Amino acid sequence: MSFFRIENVAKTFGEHQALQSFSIDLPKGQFLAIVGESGSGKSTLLRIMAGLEVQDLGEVWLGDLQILNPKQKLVSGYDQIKLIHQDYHLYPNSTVEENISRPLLSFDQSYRKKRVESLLKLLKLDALRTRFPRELSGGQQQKVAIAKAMSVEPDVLLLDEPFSSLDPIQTHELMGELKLIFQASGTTVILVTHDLDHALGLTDNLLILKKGKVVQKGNSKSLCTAPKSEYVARLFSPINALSGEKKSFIRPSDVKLRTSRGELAHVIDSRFLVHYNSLQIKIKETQAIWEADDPQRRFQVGDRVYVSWEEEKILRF
Ligand SMILES: Nc1ncnc2c1ncn2[C@@H]1O[C@H](COP(=O)(O)OP(=O)(O)OP(=O)(O)O)[C@@H](O)[C@H]1O
Repeated sequence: MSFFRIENVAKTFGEHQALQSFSIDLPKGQFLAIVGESGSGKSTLLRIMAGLEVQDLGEVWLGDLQILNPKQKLVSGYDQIKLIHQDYHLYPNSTVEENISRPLLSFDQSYRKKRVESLLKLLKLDALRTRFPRELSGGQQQKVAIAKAMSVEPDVLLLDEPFSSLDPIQTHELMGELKLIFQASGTTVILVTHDLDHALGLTDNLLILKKGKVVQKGNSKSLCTAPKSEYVARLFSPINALSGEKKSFIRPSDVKLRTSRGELAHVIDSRFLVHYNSLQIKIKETQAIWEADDPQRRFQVGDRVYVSWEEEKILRF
């Protein structure tokens, strides 16, 4: 059932169209990741969703409540929709506990105390409650920002590149924790990121944005196996252009490497990755450089390989 609705939202900055007729309709408790390259309009969209930016056209609705923009509403923003910024926006001179408690100043003290305690526990921040933001790692600061936003029990949480300043280990840990927290709280969450892996770590429900326009929606399997454009295909992995066929590509994981039969190529580079070696190969006939996965780690730089692929694995646009 419809819960959070964005209807035909458009926004231009001067001559530049940042968003073009953007619409979505999310049921309660759903987690959507919006993925797009830098400048595709992700942050602008989140700000409009939160009632913090004036759109040129379109409306935002949370159930029966129309989300008004700063031109229409004296104090911009809503407790029901909380935006968590890339740079956390914590109060630097307040402790972790105070940061989480501040949005609750208008609530009575016993509720405030109970809510803060439950968030400290939920986000495993108990031991850090007396620290100041400058005494925390990036991952810990991000968790405080999320706890602060969740303190007023918002219906919708908007996350703007939540892992952008974290290292891969922190990112992996935080993703695991957040997934469970959001599932348990039943909050509707929209994450925006340029990194597909960050999106996939949290949800399978994807929307791809390019130059302010939705280019494809769906789950990861459908987007990976049947991308509608090169842009969507390249979010999942590099793709190799087939010679002789316009706009036809094969993924490195779909390139078969053998010691006979196929197109002759030479291995010119090899990188060790966790699950396979990533090879660069030069196709003899066309001199094209391709990428190919070697899961059995059979081939070395300088080796001759014969490449082939299955017809149904070809991506055509
Ligand atoms: N206040 C502004 N004034 C002028 N142009 C703006 C403003 N805010 C955003 N833009 C432009 O609108 C486009 C979309 O910007 P936005 O920040 O929404 O993209 P993004 O996808 O979030 O990018 P990033 O991933 O780099 O944060 C960009 O071309 C940007 O330069």
